[in-house]
Amino acid sequence: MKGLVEQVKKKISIIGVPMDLGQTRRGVDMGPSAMRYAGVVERLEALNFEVDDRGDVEIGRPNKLDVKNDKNLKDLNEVVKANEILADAVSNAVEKGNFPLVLGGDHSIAIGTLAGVANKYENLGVIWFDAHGDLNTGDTSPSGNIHGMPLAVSLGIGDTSLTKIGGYAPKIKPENIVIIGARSLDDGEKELIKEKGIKVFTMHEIDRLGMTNVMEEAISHVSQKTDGIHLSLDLDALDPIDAPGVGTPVIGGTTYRETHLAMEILAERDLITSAEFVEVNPILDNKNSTAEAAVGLIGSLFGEKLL
Ligand SMILES: NC(=[NH2+])NCCC[C@H](N)C(=O)O
Ligand SMILES: [Mn+2]
Ligand SMILES: [Mn+2]
Repeated sequence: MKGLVEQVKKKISIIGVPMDLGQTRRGVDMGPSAMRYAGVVERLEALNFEVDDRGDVEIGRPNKLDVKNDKNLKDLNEVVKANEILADAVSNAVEKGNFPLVLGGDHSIAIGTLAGVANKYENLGVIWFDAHGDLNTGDTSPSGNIHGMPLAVSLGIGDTSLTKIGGYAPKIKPENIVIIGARSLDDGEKELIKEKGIKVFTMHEIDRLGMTNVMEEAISHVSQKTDGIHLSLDLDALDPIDAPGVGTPVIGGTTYRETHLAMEILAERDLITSAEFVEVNPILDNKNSTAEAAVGLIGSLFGEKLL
C-alpha cells in the first residue's frame, strides 16, 4: 500500500467544509479558515508537496421550520446536502490520484469524506481520534446532533437518508476501525462497540501502554486486510488544555505531544491515504491555538521533522 510521504510526492487536495449544523455551538464553520490562517498550505508546501486548495464546500442555511423532525436528527436536510457535495469533491480528488485533506467543520462531515474515499477503497481502514465514539443513531443519541453519529452512519447504521449518502452503504467494516482517545461514550455506543467488536483504545489504554505501543497495535489492527487507511482526527481527542477551541471538550485527553507522536508514527509507516481534521471552533478558542495545534499535527502527519 502506498501512503503519502515516501512515494513520488502526491499532490494534496485541500477541501474546506464550513459545516456547523451537525451540532449546536456556532463557530465551528470557521474552522477551515482558522487552519488556513494558521498556515496549513504554507506548511505543506514547505515539505515540498504540491497543494491544490479547492476552497470550501457550500453549506446551505437551514430553514428554521425544518430543524425539528421526529427522527432526532438536527438539520438533517442540510447535513445530507453538504455531505453529498463533499463526497463528490473527495472522490474527484482520489480519482485524480491526489491525497484528500479535509478541513472541518463539525464531525458530521466524516460521512461525506468516507463516502468519497470508500468508493475507491473496498476495504478501507479508519483510524478515528476522538474523545467520543460518534457511534450514535437518532435512536440512541442524547442530543440529536449528527456530529455524534458519523461512524455509525458509515457502518450503514442509522437513518437511510444518511447511510445512503454517496449512493452506497456501508462504507466501512467494523473490523477495519480503531478509535483512539475515547473517554465519553453513550450507552448505545457502548452496546454497538461490543456488538460489532470495534477496537477502541480508550484513555486508559493510552495511559497504560503509552502512545507508541497504542499506535503499533492500532496500525497492525487496521492494516491487515485493508487497501487504504483514512485518518479522522477530532481535535477534542486532545485534552482541552491543548485544544480548547472545540464544542464538546472532555477533560483527560491526549496531550499535544502524544498526538504529535502518533502523527509522526503514522508518517514513518506511510500508510495514510486520506485525512480530515475536524471540530476546530475559533469562537471557543484561545488565540487560534487549536487551529495551530491542528496544523502542527498535519505537518507531522506529512513527514515534518525538526532536523
Ligand atoms: N464529533 C463530536 N464532537 N461528537 C460529540 C458527540 C457527543 C455525544 N456523544 C452526542 O452524541 O451528542
Ligand atoms: Mn469528539
Ligand atoms: Mn468526533
